[in-house]
Amino acid sequence: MAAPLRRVLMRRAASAMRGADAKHWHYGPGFDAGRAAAQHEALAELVAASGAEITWLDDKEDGLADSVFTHDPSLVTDHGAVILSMGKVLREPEPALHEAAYRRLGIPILGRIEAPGQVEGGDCVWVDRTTLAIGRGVRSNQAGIQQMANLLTPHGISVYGFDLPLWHGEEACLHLMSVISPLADDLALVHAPLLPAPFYQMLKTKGIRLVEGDADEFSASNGLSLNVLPTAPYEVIAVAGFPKTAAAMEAAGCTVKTFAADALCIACEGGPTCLTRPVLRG
Ligand SMILES: NC(=O)NCCC[C@H](N)C(=O)O
Repeated sequence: MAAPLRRVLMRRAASAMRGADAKHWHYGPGFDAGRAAAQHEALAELVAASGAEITWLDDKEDGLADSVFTHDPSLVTDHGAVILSMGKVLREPEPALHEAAYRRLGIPILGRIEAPGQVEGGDCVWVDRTTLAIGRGVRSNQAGIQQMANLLTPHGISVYGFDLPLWHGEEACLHLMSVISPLADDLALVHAPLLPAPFYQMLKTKGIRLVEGDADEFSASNGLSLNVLPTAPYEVIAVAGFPKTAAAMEAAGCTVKTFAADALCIACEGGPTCLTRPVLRG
């Protein structure tokens, strides 16, 4: 998940979030569509500067504000894309946008998660090339995890489900990727108190070194201090304003680039990882 980022799907906040009602989407009081759009542009510039090619999803004012969080409606494997099934009802139309993009790009579709199964991309963590961890919580359920295992096991990939806590409740967004961000093949930024214990043990067994994000910054940011996007091993994009977490990553050898994201990420519960769907790394 940290190999050099070559191609990524994004969707413009300027159109998708225009006129969004914060209450309806469970966004915080800091949400401001105009500022969110500008902050999203700044993220896109950092992503492009890293050398990754951005493929923009079909850009319409369709009122799907959360569709900017392109990490969640699909997952890309070495064997094709998996079209996912959303746990948040308001996001149900989004996987179709991703499917259309994959068809346009000529990327094969390996399969899909079907209701009542649910899996969101933010719950999926590649621990290594043949091990996929999925957080079982309010966004991804056992039926979805089983469907994912049925799709991937024939390709030699083991799929493991790990229980997540309820934390801030079922309306809020807590994904497995809310408590871990890979930084390199053998290095990850974590908020250990919310990591499923068996997942923590798996990471240790696999020899993955863990960098602890600052706990106060995690609480103050609603978890967004931890949501960092690796554009290459040891090179990450993070939300500005969390110097202790940035220093912990730098002490582990990382270069950290930041962008202001109060109106986009802190308010809307999704960081730079959530705003990008990697299609090609390596
Ligand atoms: N992968 C992620 O953590 N995505 C964040 C999604 C935020 C969005 N407002 C949601 O509730 O689904």
